[in-house]
Amino acid sequence: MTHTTHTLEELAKETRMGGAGTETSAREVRRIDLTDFDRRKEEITGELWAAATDIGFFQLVNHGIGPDVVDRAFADAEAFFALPEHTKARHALKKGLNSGWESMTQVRPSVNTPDQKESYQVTRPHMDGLWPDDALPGFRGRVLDFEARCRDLAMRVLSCFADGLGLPDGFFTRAHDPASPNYQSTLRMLHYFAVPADAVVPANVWRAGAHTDFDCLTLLFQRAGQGGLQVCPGKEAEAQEWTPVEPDGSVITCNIGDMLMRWSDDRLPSNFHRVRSPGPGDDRSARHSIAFFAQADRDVVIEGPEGRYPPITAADYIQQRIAANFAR
Ligand SMILES: O=C(O)CCC(=O)C(=O)O
Ligand SMILES: [Fe+2]
Repeated sequence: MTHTTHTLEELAKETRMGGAGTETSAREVRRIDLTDFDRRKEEITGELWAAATDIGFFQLVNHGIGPDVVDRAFADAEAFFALPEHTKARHALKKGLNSGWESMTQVRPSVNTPDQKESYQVTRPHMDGLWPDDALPGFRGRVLDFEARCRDLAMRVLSCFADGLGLPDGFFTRAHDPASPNYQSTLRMLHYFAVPADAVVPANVWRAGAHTDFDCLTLLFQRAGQGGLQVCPGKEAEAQEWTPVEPDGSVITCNIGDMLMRWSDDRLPSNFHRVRSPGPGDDRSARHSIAFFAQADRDVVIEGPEGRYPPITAADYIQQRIAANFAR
């Protein structure tokens, strides 16, 4: 068996995921309580592993990032997006580096239309010229602090997966080193545009088209009442049955990305998800979310314990996916 075309296979699969499909709430998105993490790590690892391999998406509760900190991060994100277009344009996306602001440029291979959103990416080593220091004093420091908290939490969760995979202590923490110039984990603030009351949204226009994430692990913060996220576990991919993830400001929704799927020799599956546009009876106001993507440092070689796929650097891996996902 050869897997040299792995990434291309993923893309081919993605192009088949653009249809409306059907909706089911038969599946639960499990909640994992991180209280007393160090003492309960083995038990938590069992729960995380079961949720990750069963449904793929899971939610963290009592995760240690307080509501005031999360509210502050959303307030900062909203303040950034409220800046005039020409100010945001001064901090435009450095595409290959996943840093800076973009609007309507992400085109998922599943749907071929731009996501109806703007986003601001923070990837530590590449932020020169991208901070709105004049317009938003204090923004830089708070956002970097939030990024660090997200990373610490992601490393805790990944350390459980390392245990499950039989990898050494600290394995993923060493692979995501914020002091390294090769660091490429990203904090992403998202603003999905309000939809005018009289607008009819075409079926192929999504807030975020169906996709899997490129990374190892995603932490997603949502706001209560701002729904639309739907997931489709691998098992249902052919049937295209989508389950809504109800937003709850106190939990962090997590999913495995393609990088960890490959790194685990497919034992930990990534999952398709999407954000649908508001339908006729839905709230049409703007939607905000914040995602942290744990992506191994550029120079780290992704190679599973069983060697199922050829080794590839994390830089090459992410590059292939960015190239397929952005219009310009
Ligand atoms: O905004 C959301 O709820 C999901 C965002 C997402 O899936 C992504 O940016 O990869
Ligand atoms: Fe995603």
